[in-house]
Amino acid sequence: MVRAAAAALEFQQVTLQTRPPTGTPAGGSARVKNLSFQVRTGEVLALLGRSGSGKTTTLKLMNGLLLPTQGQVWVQGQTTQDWDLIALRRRMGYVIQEIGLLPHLTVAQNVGLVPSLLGWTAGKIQHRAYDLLAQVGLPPEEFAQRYPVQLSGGQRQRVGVARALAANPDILLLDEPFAALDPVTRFEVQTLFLDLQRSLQKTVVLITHDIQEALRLGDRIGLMQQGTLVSLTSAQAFMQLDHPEAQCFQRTVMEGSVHG
Ligand SMILES: Nc1ncnc2c1ncn2[C@@H]1O[C@H](COP(=O)(O)OP(=O)(O)OP(=O)(O)O)[C@@H](O)[C@H]1O
Repeated sequence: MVRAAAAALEFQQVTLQTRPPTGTPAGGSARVKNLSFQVRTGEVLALLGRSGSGKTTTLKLMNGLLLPTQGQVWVQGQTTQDWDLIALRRRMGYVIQEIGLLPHLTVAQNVGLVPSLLGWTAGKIQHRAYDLLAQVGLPPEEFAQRYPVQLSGGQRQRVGVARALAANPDILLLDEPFAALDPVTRFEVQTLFLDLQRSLQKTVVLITHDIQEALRLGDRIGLMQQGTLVSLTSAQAFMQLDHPEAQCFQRTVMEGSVHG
């Protein structure tokens, strides 16, 4: 079924139950439970939560790497069960912490990966790759022909962002993309992301366990705990929440500013 999309993404009572190991009684536990929320077109939604709270599972439900055992995930008016999953993933840029650049391809070839899968001409791919490298602050004449091993971690993340943007997807999924960077480089790459987002206006879902990052980059913050979404508020309102889990994150900001 296809319907007019009011939101870029919508979860309707989504649960993902893990299968119990074979040979054990039926049961299993839920990796995420009863998630219902929307991601608005053009917003940055930061999903914040402790390790194991279900953030990555939620992201993988968005691009069909996982399918719900109950409920539906709607992407641009169609459920992930109905989407052709390859077509769906090509319409979404995906950036992960361990960026997964292909080591035997040059930087330009890595950036041009999805366009080449989509059958763009060589000239158009090169033009797009060079343009994006310039946009993410990597002058193509210096970086295009390097291999990933010849880059620093921060440069690799920039290539990852360029690669995710290459086929001009409407939606970007970012799974702790900046977590492995030193604090100064992380701040710089976050600034680059904010600058790009101001002009590109993508729909972005960003996973982080860092409240500072969620406050800086998110228009709204969704807080996850044990597979559930316990709050979804504007970034400003998050600091006023009295939910105990939200208060744990708020304290890290307040104590950080006292001591650091
Ligand atoms: N392949 C899997 N099979 C079964 N359970 C899994 C699998 N992957 C993750 N889980 C479980 O699902 C829950 C949610 O994991 P998830 O990776 O979504 O959390 P997360 O919030 O992204 O954590 P982190 O910040 O550490 O990456 C955890 O309890 C985890 O142990």
